[in-house]
Amino acid sequence: NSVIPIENFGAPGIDATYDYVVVGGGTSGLTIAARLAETSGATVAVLEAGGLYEVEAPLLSVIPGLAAAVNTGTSPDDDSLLIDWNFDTVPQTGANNRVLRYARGKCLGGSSGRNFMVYHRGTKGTFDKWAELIGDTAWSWASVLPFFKKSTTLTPPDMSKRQSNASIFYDPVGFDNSLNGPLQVTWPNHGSPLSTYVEVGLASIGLLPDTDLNTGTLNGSSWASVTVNPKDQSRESSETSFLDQALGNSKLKVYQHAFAKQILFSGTTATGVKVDTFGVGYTIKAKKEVIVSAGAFQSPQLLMVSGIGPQATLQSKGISVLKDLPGVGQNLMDHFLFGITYRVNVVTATRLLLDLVSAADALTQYLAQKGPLTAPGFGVIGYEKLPASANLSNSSRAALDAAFPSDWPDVEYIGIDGIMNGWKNADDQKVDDGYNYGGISAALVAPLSRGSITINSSKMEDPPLIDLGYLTHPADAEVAVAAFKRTRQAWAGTDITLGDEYLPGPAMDTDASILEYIRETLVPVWHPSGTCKMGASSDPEAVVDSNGRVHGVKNLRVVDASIFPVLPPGHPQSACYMVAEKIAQDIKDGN
Ligand SMILES: Cc1cc2nc3c(=O)[nH]c(=O)nc-3n(C[C@H](O)[C@H](O)[C@H](O)COP(=O)(O)OP(=O)(O)OC[C@H]3O[C@@H](n4cnc5c(N)ncnc54)[C@H](O)[C@@H]3O)c2cc1C
Repeated sequence: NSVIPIENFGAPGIDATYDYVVVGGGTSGLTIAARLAETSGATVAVLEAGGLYEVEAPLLSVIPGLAAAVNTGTSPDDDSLLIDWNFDTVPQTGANNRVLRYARGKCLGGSSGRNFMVYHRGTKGTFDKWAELIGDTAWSWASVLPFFKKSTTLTPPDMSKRQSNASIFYDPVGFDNSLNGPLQVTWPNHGSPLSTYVEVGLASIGLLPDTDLNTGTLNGSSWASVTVNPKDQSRESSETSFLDQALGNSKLKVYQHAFAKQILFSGTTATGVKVDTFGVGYTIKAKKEVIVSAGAFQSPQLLMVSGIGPQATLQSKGISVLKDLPGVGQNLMDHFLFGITYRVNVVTATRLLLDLVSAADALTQYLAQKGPLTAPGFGVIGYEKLPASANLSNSSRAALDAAFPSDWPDVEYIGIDGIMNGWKNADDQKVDDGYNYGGISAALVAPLSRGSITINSSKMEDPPLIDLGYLTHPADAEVAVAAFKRTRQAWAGTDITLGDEYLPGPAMDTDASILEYIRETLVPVWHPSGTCKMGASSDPEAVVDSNGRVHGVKNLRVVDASIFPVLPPGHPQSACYMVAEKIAQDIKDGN
């Protein structure tokens, strides 16, 4: 896609009125907008602050193998892409007071235009817990599975193009292609050689290979399915799927570079949105509803600058309070990872960055839809609840067991074709000594720490203050150290290492030094959620009800990762699509 056709073009600078106004054309926003526009008679406007990633960052966004190459570093000066908001966190107490650069998509597709494309689902217990917490069985696994299926189409792996030792097991029952779900899910035409050995290493510590990650269990390892278009091995996003399918339907208008500044109200009823495009202000009115899908940082920010949020915070910034909702911006949940690096005797992606011949070869292969650039950095991922031998203290185990159901893993392991050293920017990977490097990383997928976002001023133009809260709960610190040791054991189960552990090195062997290393090198996995959490009105922290409607006001919903009451273990884009599918159906059903 390189242009929005005239019949779908929202004209910036001109006031207009639609039935539904969706703020944020990201993962969830384009999904719900496209589905609502299917409803006969309903007109829908999408207001997106960015443009088309295919135009503003063509190669770096579209080719899966280049997704991580630019602007995903943690260093605050790692900002070269137009399609990113380039947010920085406040100093992170759990990460040695580092300020972390935090990637977020600013384009049609939102963070689905920036992400690493892993697609899988949480466990049955995840969604049953979600339903239990909000007191509504409509969000149980059995109830949400049809919406996961409705959003996707699965294409089996092309084993004629993948290496023969990178075969894939999956259970097709997780998908229903008769529904013609817009989002393409498949596997890349390349299996990282490193990952084939990571699978063996993980098996040596008890993670069974060849498990399925889309049917409600996460226990064992698998080649991750990805949102890549099987026809040409290009990135699949909400823009190439849901928006693309809706193009031609003139009920849907897409405003690009349309920055939403404030939600407008008549009394407590949302009536529209104040917008700015390159300094020109205008108003887009909603006859039926305003739907905020600006992501886990900016959805709560937009609510706050519009008068909905913790009363004291709003008053301190001179904002008149429309509805005191203390939970806005609270309950921020996220995942982070860290890892161990070795020199290895297989070719990894670290070669591509240094060696022009390898890079040119990879590009030639990509043109034939093969080779390392078809894979978005990841190959094999695995999940486990830490075994008793990990020696978690009774208090930490009890805290985890009280918060998470029995099928919810504690840790995710990821084979990474690169060097794990705090991921400051792509230059971290350029160690020019002739060796190939590989990492096995661990991510906490049952974190008990919570962060928050708040506002710096009454203006959307001022970035929100983001506190991820990583490693502020003592159990998380213990789990992180245990996961690090399990990662060391997994490496020992492979036979591809050359020499001693490269980073952090065998000398780092006390719990205290390991924890210090983790604090110094942890990297976000970019899964922020929960900042406008779903729950009953009796829950003082709840912001939206189980249909996404904001408590205490009318004609206003939030639909994106911010409304998750739990952050599913693993990778959340599948749940963002599911949530938008489900609430679109709620709206069509009159709920
Ligand atoms: C680098 C990276 C790697 C990731 N890897 C994976 C992965 O491999 N697998 C996975 O499952 N998940 C991954 N994720 C996470 C996943 O992509 C997100 O959870 C998901 O896309 C969030 O969707 P959303 O709808 O909540 O928000 P978004 O998709 O971020 O959409 C929000 C949209 O709102 C727009 N917006 C914000 N403010 C305004 C405003 N004021 N006016 C107008 N528009 C506005 C933004 O520009 C954006 O388009 C990754 C994320 C990143 C950043």
